[in-house]
Amino acid sequence: MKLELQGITKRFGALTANDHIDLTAEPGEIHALLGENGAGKSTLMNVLYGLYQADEGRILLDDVPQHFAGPGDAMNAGIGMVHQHFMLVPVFTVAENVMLGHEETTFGGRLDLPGARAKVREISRRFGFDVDPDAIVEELPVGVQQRVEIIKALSREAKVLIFDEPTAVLTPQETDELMAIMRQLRDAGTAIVFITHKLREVREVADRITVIRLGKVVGEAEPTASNAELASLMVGRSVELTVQKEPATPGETALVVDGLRVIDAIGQVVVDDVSFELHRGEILAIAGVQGNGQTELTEAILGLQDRVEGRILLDGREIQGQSVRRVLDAGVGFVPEDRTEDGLVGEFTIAENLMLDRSYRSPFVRRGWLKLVDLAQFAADKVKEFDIRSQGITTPVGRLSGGNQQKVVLARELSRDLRLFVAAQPTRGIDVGSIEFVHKRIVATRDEGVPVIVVSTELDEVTALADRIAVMYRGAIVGIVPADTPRDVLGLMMAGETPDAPDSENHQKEQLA
Ligand SMILES: Nc1ncnc2c1ncn2[C@@H]1O[C@H](COP(=O)(O)OP(=O)(O)OP(=O)(O)O)[C@@H](O)[C@H]1O
Repeated sequence: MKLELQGITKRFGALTANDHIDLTAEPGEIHALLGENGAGKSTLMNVLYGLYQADEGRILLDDVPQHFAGPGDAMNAGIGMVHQHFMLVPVFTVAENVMLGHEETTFGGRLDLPGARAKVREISRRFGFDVDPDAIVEELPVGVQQRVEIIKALSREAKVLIFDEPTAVLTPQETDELMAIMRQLRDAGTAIVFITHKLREVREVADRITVIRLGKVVGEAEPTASNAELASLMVGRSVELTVQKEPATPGETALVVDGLRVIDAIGQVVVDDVSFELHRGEILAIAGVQGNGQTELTEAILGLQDRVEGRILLDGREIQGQSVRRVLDAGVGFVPEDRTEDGLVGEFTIAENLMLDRSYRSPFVRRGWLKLVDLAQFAADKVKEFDIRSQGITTPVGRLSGGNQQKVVLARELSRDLRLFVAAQPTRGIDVGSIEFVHKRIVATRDEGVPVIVVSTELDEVTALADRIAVMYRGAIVGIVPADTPRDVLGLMMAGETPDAPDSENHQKEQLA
């Protein structure tokens, strides 16, 4: 089915998020939509999916104008959306999730679960998905959960599929698998609109590329375009895609993590005997496939984990067992992996979010009164410095685009007196221009003598920023290696192999397990 958007305009108050946008996706085509943070990509897709009503313009499917009052209409017309945050019910099985909202009953009036199961199996077989209809969704890896979303869309005969930043939460291997799935869907005649910030992915699968900026289409590009060309078309200037940094000059030891173990709510050891030292003026990047204990490690440092054994010393003082408040007051800056859950309060304004971690020590509070003028000035400065696109500092953060929300977290955490900076997936969801800026800021923070831990599932980011790389696998550190370690070695380590001796203790432990 051919999709055509004609002159779509969507305004939020004084802001025109989409300004007469034209876009088509033919059957059997992957059309990539690129644009900087806040360019209007998600808004356009939400219009297409019936979540927002356009102020002007038309949506046509096979040349027939459509009107979608809600996602139900869009789905019935053959449009499917694969979200970044999955819309599945975690405790339901795959088949139950697939039938949810589209329940069919058998002749006797019962829910047709066998029918849903058969459908999952059939679609799974057709596309080689390998998804068990009876698996509980929350027990599946993220990449497989995403396939369930795709199956759900396909089970409703979707002919147009929208993928909105689908790889943001995937491992590199899951990303490769998704790319293969997208190609298969295309070859089967689906029209695909693909939104991503990762230029490599665009060049790998896109048949056509459209770039939008400030709500308007600014150009088309060929998939053969270089990363540099695509980047400059997106942000309107040339972008340094590699991080320029001098070799580190590490100072004294700042952080000591010694025999750290973290035990989760169901008694599993999720961080297993982790020890390392971090010096001032040094970036330790922690690489690993998502879910190998990195999140819990950073949370343990922050005081966000309850069952922690071992020791964590910052500048010689024990910080484990301390409250988060105390750890923050000790000068720890923290960028959490999940900005909406742990980094921001959506209903609060940009300015309020920028002072969230400052509480009673806040420079914006005097004798219990908030110094609004000072806060407003601070917020205005940060919005400018970090290029946070919004309608003003009193905009609720929940109304910002994903990338701009991430910049609010970064602006807040990088604007304090830091003795340690811990950043988990610092550039998730942000555009190439902003990645350049954030990477520079992280290196500058290091150069001021602050010890930095960066957790990233993106190997490009790890190798770009790291002075040393620690690789985590199943809760343990497999090895700490120099920054110039080849990617294939890092890849093996991420699968649990120790760098020099594959037959090491770790490997044997894994085999015994
Ligand atoms: N519900 C809303 N109310 C007010 N403004 C909104 C709303 N949703 C989006 N906006 C604004 O519209 C603009 C476009 O946002 P959109 O989310 O479409 O950007 P995007 O291109 O998807 O960005 P990103 O790459 O950061 O996800 C932004 O300035 C955003 O703040």
